[in-house]
Amino acid sequence: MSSVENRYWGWIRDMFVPIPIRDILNGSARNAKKAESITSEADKQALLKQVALVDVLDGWKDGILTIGTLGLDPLKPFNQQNEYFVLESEEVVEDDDDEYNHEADEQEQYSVYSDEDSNINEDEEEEEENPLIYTRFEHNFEELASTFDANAGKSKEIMIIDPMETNSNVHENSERKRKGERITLAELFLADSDMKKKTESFELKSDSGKKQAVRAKNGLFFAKKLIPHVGEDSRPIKKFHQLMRRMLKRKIHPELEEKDQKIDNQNKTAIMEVGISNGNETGESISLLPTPPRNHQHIDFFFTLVLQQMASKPKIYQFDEVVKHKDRCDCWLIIHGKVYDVTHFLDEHPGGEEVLVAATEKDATDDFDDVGHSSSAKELMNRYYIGDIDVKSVPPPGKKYTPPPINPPKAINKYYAILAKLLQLLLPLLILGGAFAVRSAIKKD
Ligand code: HEM
Repeated sequence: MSSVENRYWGWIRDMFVPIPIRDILNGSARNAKKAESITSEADKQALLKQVALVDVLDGWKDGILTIGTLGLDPLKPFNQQNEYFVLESEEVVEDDDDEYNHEADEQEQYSVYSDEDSNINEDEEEEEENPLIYTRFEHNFEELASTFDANAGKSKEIMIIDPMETNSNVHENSERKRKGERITLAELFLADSDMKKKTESFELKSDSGKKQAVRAKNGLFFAKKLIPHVGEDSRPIKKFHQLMRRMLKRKIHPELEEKDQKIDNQNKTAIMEVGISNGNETGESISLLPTPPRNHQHIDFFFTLVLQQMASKPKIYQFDEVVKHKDRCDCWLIIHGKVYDVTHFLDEHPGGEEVLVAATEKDATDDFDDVGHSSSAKELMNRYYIGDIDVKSVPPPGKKYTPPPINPPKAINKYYAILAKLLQLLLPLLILGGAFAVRSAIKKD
């Protein structure tokens, strides 16, 4: 046993074994070293009797001490402790939990990855290799790979998961593990979430020709370990795991939502996808604001066309309306059948504002042409164009336009007439009453 294994074995023993038993175990561990060379059961019993630990070490079988939760065999070489690595083949693992399978089927429509996830037995997931194992034992990638090769021929369901060493950082990580450094929680989450992408490039083929992918199961793996399992009934935890997985998929892989939308005949929320082609095969997409369904898009397109038509059609003004804008604060001109609002151009007009105000209340075409405006002046006119004039409403040239008289409405006329008659009747009475009031006041004095 190497010095590192010795150190961790001592650590485990100190944590889980009471002091009196620990003292005994110290002796047993020393004897266990000797037991490496003892192969027969009789020799082992003799050894136990020698240290009087037959009853105490009832769980000690074949060198495996099952005290505590780790069940670690300190006497086995590390590369034979395959129990701590779990093979996840691509075979479908049937779950006896029908409800869970049903929900797993639901997930298939969301994700191409869900094919993998939905086929994973939850119980298997709970047996996933704990990344912290790497911090307890020194090893490197080559050792693990050789272990796999040795096991492949035996078609054992044991394989190596080492997601953090499937990229270019393999040497760096191996160095750290060899030194027994701690791996931070952030690194574990990072490696775990990035597992899918990295492990795609790391696939091993067994001797039987069956392709087996070396990968972790999903990005929730380490987070799940943080949730305490309550006895055997882990159903709520399974639900929570499923919920988390779906949330992550929808957040991280919005294109899966788009796939779902196609399945539902484009009735669900559309995903506006901005493809980011980074040169890799694994293209990413970013979900922006949800766009309305396709049928709504047709309606939007229709309204856009209507608005364009409206925008291209100029407003037609009547002459009566245009002539109302005739002063410096509100100045409209009629030139060549078009209406211009030059209110904000008055100060800039090279010919002065007076000539423009004087050109209101009529067709100013002749006045404009008489000056001989340049082409740049005519281009400038487009800034102030607001619509066309109804030529029929324009009085013929030579005939001065006279605005219609401003008469009050008939209803108001009637009201004024009645009020005037009342005043005519009441006024003498009011004067008379006032005179009597003054007279009585004088008498009192
Ligand atoms: C939207 C309408 C108008 C615009 C954009 C406009 C623009 C201009 C511009 C840019 C000039 C500088 C010379 C040139 O480039 O031709 C100018 C000069 C002048 N404009 Fe107008 N103008 C307008 C309407 C009128 C009207 C209705 C009259 C009416 C009599 C008028 C009278 C003059 C005069 C007298 C000059 C000075 C010409 C000179 O000094 O050589 N303009 N105008």
